[in-house]
Amino acid sequence: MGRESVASVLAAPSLQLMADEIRYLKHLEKNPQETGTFIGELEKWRLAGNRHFNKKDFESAIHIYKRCARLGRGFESITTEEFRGRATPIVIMADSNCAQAYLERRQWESALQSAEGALSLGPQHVKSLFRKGKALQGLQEFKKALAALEAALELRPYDDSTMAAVAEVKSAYHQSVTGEFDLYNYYLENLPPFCSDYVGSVEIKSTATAGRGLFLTESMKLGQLVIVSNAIALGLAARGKFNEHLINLAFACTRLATSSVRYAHQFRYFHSRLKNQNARVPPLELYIPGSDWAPDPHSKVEPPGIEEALEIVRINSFDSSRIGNPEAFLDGLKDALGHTPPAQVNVCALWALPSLLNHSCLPTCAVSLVGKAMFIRATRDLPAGTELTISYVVSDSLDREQLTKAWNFACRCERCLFDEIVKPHISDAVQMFSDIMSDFEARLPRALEPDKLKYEIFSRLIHHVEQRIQNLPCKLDDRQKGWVRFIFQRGYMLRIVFCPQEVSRLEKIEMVAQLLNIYKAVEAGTCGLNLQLAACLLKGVELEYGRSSHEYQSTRKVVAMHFHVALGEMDDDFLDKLLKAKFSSDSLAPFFNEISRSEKGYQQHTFIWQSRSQQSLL
Ligand SMILES: C[S@@+](CC[C@H](N)C(=O)[O-])C[C@H]1O[C@@H](n2cnc3c(N)ncnc32)[C@H](O)[C@@H]1O
Repeated sequence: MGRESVASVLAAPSLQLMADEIRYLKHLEKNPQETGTFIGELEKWRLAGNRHFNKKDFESAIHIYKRCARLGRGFESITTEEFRGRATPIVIMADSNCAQAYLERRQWESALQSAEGALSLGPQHVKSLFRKGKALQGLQEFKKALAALEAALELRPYDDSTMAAVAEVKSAYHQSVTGEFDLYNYYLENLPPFCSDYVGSVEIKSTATAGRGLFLTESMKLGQLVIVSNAIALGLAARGKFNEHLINLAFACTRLATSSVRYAHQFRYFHSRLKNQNARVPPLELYIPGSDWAPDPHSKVEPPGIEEALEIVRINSFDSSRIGNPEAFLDGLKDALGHTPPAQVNVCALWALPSLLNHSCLPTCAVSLVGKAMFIRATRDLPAGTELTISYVVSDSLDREQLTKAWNFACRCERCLFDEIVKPHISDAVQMFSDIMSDFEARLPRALEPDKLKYEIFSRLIHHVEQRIQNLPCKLDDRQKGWVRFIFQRGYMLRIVFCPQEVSRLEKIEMVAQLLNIYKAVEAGTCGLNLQLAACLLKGVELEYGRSSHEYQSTRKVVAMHFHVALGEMDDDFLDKLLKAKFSSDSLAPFFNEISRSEKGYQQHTFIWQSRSQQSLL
């Protein structure tokens, strides 16, 4: 029988797949006596899929299940009622297991298709109903997910995993409509929880000079949550492979855009230089999973080619330098990949709705990550109508114009206009700073520990900067003074890093408070460093003045503000727990407490500059 045996057809290389299958089915139609063998082989093939599945080789399992289901379906169209009854359960299980393999790989659209394939033959197949529910949960179609899971529960009441899934979906749905996320456990220690997408009171509008942008339709309080958005695609590559993570992300995007109509439409609206710059304003519902957005049946949307996907990724993706918190990025990877990623990876990701946020050097929003969910909060009280902005660049540079060239625009925000006025008056301080830093980079050892000489160098620089600020021809308010100081922020930071033992606690408190104020003037809450400094300051003030003092109470307000912007509203009790768990007094006290510091030595003295986000600043 040569090529016409079912085993050889199932095992044939993919390219010949369809042709072989059709030829075989024709053969079987003419030779119905072989039907028994065929069904036996089909079942064996399904079990082979299970073996791959159990070894967690999901790709091979999917490949085998799919062929098994396709051949079984083809067979159903040519056979008798009796044999159909024997093949159908195999096809249902192949489809259903295929859905599970896709679920393991977090390919929700494909999982949904396979589960629906199984249900088209067996509408009461409980496992397929459950898997359909999980796939819809992954797609954040919570109402539909609940319907599928409740149907499964009706057929198999009190099933533990179905009941758990129903509870999960209900809580995810609650998050998506209310914006209430219970992150307390996560902040204290756990792995990131699942966070639904949430879209607060915003609208998408055209701006005068920056294309489309996101705007508030209601006023917001400092720290209030505006948007939560999950990454839609990730790009990974080994470190040292220049830009390979961006290329991988672009390929992931092209796959994504072919996998679902919603994503295909989102890609059509991404900013890319290859497209018309006056891009149309997308409907907000497009970015709200489960909303009643529907594609226009008359317009066909082509997925982006690789060249355009690369452009989209280059302009719209975020990497850890833009999030300012590499740890959170890695947590997000664990969450998205379902396993711990290799340590040495470059990673970038794409978020759909946040890609409509324009840049400002005085951003109205702070970004933080919980797993792969991006949380966007107001950095200050904002009236309705305010444009939501984030900072695309590390904004202590006076050459921000150079940096934003990568995005093809020059920022004209209040701070950039102000910079132009003060630049000529601080040029000598900038030169002094740049000389010290190149000397520091080239010659001074990079050890970040107390050092009297280096402390004096940075103290002199800061003295010089403060004099320049005093002598400027125009009168500056406190915020503007903060902007000037921010240009030299690494100097202010290094002065703290090198601060020797004999400096008094009060002077140290002063230095940390000043740096925190600088961050507040520019971009409160946008990096973990603010929180480290804030916690450190509070500990110092507590040691110096005691918890019931006026000084402690007013410092606590400032510190709470930084935590609110970065992590959301929290009550006093939770702030205390967080400070204790994550910013423990053991590691913070030595900087301010001379006695314990001299006992413990300098090692611990360097606590605030050991975080990775800090190192990227130095
Ligand atoms: C990530 S997109 C932001 C959304 C974009 N405005 C849109 O219509 O899709 C980045 C692009 O927005 C524009 N853009 C962002 N911030 C801007 C600003 N402050 N001034 C001018 N253009 C800006 C630039 O064209 C930039 O390449």
